[in-house]
Amino acid sequence: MSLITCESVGKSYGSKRALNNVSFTIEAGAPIALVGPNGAGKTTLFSLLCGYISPTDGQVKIFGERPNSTALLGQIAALPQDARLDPNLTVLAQLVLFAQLQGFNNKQAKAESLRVLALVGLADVAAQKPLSLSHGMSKRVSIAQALIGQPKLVLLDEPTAGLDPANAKAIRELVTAQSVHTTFVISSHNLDELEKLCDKVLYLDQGELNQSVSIKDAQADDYLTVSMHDCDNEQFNSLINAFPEVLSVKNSQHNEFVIQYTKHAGYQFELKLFELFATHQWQYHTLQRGRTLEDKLFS
Ligand SMILES: Nc1ncnc2c1ncn2[C@@H]1O[C@H](COP(=O)(O)OP(=O)(O)OP(=O)(O)O)[C@@H](O)[C@H]1O
Repeated sequence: MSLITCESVGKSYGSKRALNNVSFTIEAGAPIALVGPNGAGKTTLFSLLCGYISPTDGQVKIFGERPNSTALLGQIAALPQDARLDPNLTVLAQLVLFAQLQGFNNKQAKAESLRVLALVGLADVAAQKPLSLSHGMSKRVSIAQALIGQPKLVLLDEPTAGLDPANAKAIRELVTAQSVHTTFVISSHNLDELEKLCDKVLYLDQGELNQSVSIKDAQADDYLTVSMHDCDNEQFNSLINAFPEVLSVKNSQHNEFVIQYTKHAGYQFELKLFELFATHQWQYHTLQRGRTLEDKLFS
């Protein structure tokens, strides 16, 4: 059975249509990205999946159940964008409280809270109150809270927003490790990050599901994305375009080129590229097979 099924889902807030005719199916497995501009309806979709609000039209099912069904108790968790910890309770006390709400007894709740705190690398702050924690640590505690009871589905709204690179990396590693038994749906504006984490991307725009893109799709080998240190862009363009296997070259952004080429050219084409770089003493910064997520969504 599919993990999430949305059929013709719409949501209106009074006269404001936040989601319109959204349909998709998600199977359990690798993390899924939810992308879209501000106001696209991402938080609304998360709220529908969590059962905080009900759709105006259509239906949402999780493992075949309505999101607020008691059959799903403990199976779905969410990190809201504006998650706040209770400033009056220690980190451990509030996690224990949430574990108890999920049905753990006192002893199990404490053990489970310490387990999830260890997962996010914060076992040593159990006795502290939230005001003594940094922003990144608070976010990790909120993620620990979402992992209580090892839910099958975890929705993360902007999990790394405002975090320093080390904290953001720690969260990405945590998501990857937990993906063995938990499916994450991650809303973020950080496309580079989503590209590292996810296989599939749902792109919402003005309340409509505009695209559903597979990051590791079969067509990836038709493109190379190369970022150059320094080269003459015009000369680069014309010399690459002169290769018979090249179908198009696009200067996607400063010093970055997306080269589309015929699939049968294979590795030989890459060797020709390197020879060209050597001849002109051009240094490349990165060479990536396929296109970036940004290019797939916005080109
Ligand atoms: N409670 C509400 N009442 C009225 N309008 C709302 C409400 N919640 C959201 N909206 C509107 O619905 C639309 C979708 O909002 P939503 O918060 O779901 O978008 P979002 O993609 O999460 O945006 P962001 O990236 O800025 O967080 C917006 O136009 C927003 O103003």
